[in-house]
Amino acid sequence: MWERKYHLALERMERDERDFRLVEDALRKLATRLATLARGQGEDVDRWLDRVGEQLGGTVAPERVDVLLDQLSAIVAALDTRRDVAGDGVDTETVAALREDIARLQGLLADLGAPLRDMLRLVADADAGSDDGRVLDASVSAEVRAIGEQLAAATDLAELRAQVSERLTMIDRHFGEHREREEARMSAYRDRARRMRDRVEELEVQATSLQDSLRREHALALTDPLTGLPNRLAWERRMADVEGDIRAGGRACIAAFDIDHFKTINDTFGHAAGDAVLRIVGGTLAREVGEAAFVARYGGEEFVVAFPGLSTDAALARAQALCVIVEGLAFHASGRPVKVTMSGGIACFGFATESGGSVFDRADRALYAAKREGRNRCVVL
Ligand SMILES: Nc1nc2c(ncn2[C@@H]2O[C@H](COP(=O)(O)OP(=O)(O)OP(=O)(O)O)[C@@H](O)[C@H]2O)c(=O)[nH]1
Repeated sequence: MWERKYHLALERMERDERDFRLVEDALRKLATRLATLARGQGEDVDRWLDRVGEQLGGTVAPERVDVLLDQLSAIVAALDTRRDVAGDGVDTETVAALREDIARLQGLLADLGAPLRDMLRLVADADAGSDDGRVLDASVSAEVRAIGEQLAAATDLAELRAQVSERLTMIDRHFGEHREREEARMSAYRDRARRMRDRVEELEVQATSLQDSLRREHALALTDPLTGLPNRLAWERRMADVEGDIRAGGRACIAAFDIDHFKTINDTFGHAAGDAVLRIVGGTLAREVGEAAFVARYGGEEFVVAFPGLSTDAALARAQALCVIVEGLAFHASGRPVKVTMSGGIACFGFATESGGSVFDRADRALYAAKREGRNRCVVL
């Protein structure tokens, strides 16, 4: 919308410039003055005056203004000659004054040309979208109008030239001020863009740190703080994956381990010693099964291991080996050796749609069977 509006203003100003109606008026005044003085000074002069008169009778095309001024100069030159020959022509002073007026008018045309062109270029470059553009438009239009009025009313070309030059200086100042305001506006825009960019960067940093802390929170929510092993929630999530593998035709077994007589350890050596036992047993299980299986602290002194891809026999063998390793760990508390063993219950997925919970229940029952059977052993169900 602004562009269209500015385009219209530009077209209007171009029309103003092209018309040169005001220059045309000055030209007419000069021609009338010349006709008054020169008519009757010879047929050729009268013919030229008629021709100039005809051209000035209607609207004068801008490109004709120079030609007309040349014609007027030619008439003046002819009058001068006539005076020399006949001695009764127009007097020397009048001819000189006419010559001077023509020269001034030509000078005025030249003066007007360059600033008006510059003005139009600046108008085209000015920001059509701003209110400031509208203010500039109004100021320049007012100055151009004032030039017109002064040209129309002028009788003395020297004074007219001074006034036009003053107006052009005003127009130049309007553009200068407009340019300064535009620069200030652009600098304000740049500042704002920079502030926004800084803010976006700040938000990105905040978002990243928020993501990091969420990731940390998430990891914490799935980790047992005492042993650093995955907790029961993590186990249940892993079970969902294992169930998927089973439905896809895979196989897997679960082993549930429970430290034997753990209450006695706590009661005899203290809770801190019990914690140390939990940490060491948990770490040992994780290290021994490595990447091939998944270990979690299910709760209390109970650990669970998922053995993906193992047959029941292989899982039982792995579970028994783990019990032997734990039994072999050398624990000491208050300078005394502490015997630590664990029992295991093993159960394997029996069919494709069996749930992890159901297999875990069987493993748990097998664990209690192992406890009942004397502990420090593994039972399969
Ligand atoms: N130190 C410590 N003790 C815990 C923790 N969680 C549970 N316990 C203790 O573990 C003990 C478990 O005792 P019980 O369930 O009676 O089992 P147990 O003594 O291991 O006997 P069996 O399982 O039958 O061999 C309880 O005394 C709990 O207080 C823990 O995080 N740290």
